[in-house]
Amino acid sequence: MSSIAQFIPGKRPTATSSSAAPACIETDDAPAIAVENLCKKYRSHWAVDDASFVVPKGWTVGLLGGNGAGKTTTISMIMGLVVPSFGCAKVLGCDMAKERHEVLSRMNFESPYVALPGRLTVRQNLMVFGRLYGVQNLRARIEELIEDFELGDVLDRATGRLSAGQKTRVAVAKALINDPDVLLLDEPTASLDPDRAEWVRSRLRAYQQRRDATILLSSHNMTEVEQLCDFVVIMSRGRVVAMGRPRELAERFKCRDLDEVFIYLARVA
Ligand SMILES: Nc1ncnc2c1ncn2[C@@H]1O[C@H](COP(=O)(O)OP(=O)(O)OP(=O)(O)O)[C@@H](O)[C@H]1O
Repeated sequence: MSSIAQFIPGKRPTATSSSAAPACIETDDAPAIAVENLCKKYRSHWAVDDASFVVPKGWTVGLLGGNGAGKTTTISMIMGLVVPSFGCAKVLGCDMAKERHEVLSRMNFESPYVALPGRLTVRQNLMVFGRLYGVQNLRARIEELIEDFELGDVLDRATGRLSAGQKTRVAVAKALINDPDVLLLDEPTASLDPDRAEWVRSRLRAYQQRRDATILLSSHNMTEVEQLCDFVVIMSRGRVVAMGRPRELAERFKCRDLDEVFIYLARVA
């Protein structure tokens, strides 16, 4: 089984946080995200069971798997919202269960399971999150996002009253408000029509290229994954069952495309 680790050169420590005993150690060539033997147990059920993978800086990696495979739980632990039972998830060298405050300003996320405050208007939400992330020139940044995501029509409406697709667009705009180095996206186009989904993908691609950002995204849309992702990690029942570049995986499992790989692994893994 190939691993993303094979694409990563040796680590060279170059920068640390300012204290004498730094909490986070970020290295030049270290991955943006490192998931190490990550486990999450809910009662007697292992939602995530010894998952390990890395996401190199500047890569877009897809986290795939059937319903209940453990993708959202994994992303939630990488965000520092869920505490692992064992193992750890590191972002830019910081253990997210213990040191997430060190790195939160450099990352952001979009998840359908974390709703924006529904009573606030779209503009108010962008202002609140922009301030939370300490964004400089916030008004100008919000204007850029309004233009990029065509939010002018919904700007002064309560976020909770928007359609699912409109909420998704606002959530993706919010996820970019602080120009994050690391972006976590949980099914970012799930509620969008095909035209809007393609449109959001083009914006994510443009953002990734402009910032050389690192993106980890979960999706059930294999065409989307093939278009956006350099590499994919496939989970089943909490475990990582395959990793590779989309084309390599198709060849390895003698499938025509990632859709077929997904279906094959869902049945045998
Ligand atoms: N808070 C929780 N309490 C108990 N069980 C949970 C909790 N969150 C998730 N689970 C269970 O953990 C497993 C993994 O769930 P998770 O949401 O991570 O899967 P997923 O891959 O994101 O699925 P989907 O594609 O359907 O969104 C599932 O069996 C789910 O029922």
